[in-house]
Amino acid sequence: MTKITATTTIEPSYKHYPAKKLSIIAAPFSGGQSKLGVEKGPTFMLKHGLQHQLTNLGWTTQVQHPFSQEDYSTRVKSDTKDMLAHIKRPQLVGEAAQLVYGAVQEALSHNEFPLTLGGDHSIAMGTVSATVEKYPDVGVLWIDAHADINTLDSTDSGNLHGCPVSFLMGLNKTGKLECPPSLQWVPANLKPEKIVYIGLRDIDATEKEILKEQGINAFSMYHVDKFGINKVIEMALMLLHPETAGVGPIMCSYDVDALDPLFVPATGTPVRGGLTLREGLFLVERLAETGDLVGLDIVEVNPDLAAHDVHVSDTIAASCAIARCALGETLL
Ligand SMILES: NC(=[NH2+])NCCC[C@H](N)C(=O)O
Ligand SMILES: [Mn+2]
Ligand SMILES: [Mn+2]
Repeated sequence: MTKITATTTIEPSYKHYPAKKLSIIAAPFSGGQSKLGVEKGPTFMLKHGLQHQLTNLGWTTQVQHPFSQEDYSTRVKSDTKDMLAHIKRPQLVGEAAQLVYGAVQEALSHNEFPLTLGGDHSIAMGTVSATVEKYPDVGVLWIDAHADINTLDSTDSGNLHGCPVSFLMGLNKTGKLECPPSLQWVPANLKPEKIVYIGLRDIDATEKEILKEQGINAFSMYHVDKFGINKVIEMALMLLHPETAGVGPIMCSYDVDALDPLFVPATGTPVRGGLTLREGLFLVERLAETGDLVGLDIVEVNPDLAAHDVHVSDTIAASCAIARCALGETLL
């Protein structure tokens, strides 16, 4: 046992990125759901000073723009024919996620840590698949109130931000609705044992079946309450890397609606009873401590859905804090 003193603190490290180069990938896309404004997430986080904050943590940073904010918001508003049965905007979602995929591949090819700022969660089809390509044994931690594993056949809403995991796992290749050409590029390289959820509390009945069928490990808010967030994260790491006692590359796809709407009110599908701000930050502090974090998404920040300015600043401050804690900020 190392002696604990009042000043004992964690030591974040990044063994896969010894040069501490960071690529901030802006993914201002809203077409995976129906509420405009989520494309403003990256701009607001950057305006809050995120790049400077991460530079202060010792990273050499650059911002990538695989597409512009206007690009897709204009097309999302005007393109009403982009439908497959009741599935909304498969063409735009496929295109945007593929551009994000390319940007993450590019960052990883230069050994830059990819930090992707959404936009809605459909862009994770690109971030996760590019990361699995580079790190085949990576474990994905999906932090979310939702499971986002609906298939084309099972989705009620037709919103593709509720479906990225099913595409990542290749579950739309055999369904009734045929996978549209725009989404056929998704490599489907994520195995069910290589994803673990934390924070779930609003899961469709169809999704529950898929989770069971696929044998996917999920920690809902019940588990967080029962075991505490520390135990939950340790169990999650063990499940993702069982052969090496929890050690191995980790990617984190962080939907800010995992946090309670008290802390993150400006998001498209808020659900009460979520993680406290400290639980949500502890999660990523712990990942920083493993030395094994290889990529991070922060998604579903929608500044337009705030009732007043304090809602906006609370949401943006929490979202930027997630990035900082994952990338080396410590309390002491
Ligand atoms: N990324 C999110 N916030 N997803 C919410 C998904 C909600 C619901 N399960 C759906 O399929 O539409
Ligand atoms: Mn969610
Ligand atoms: Mn999500």
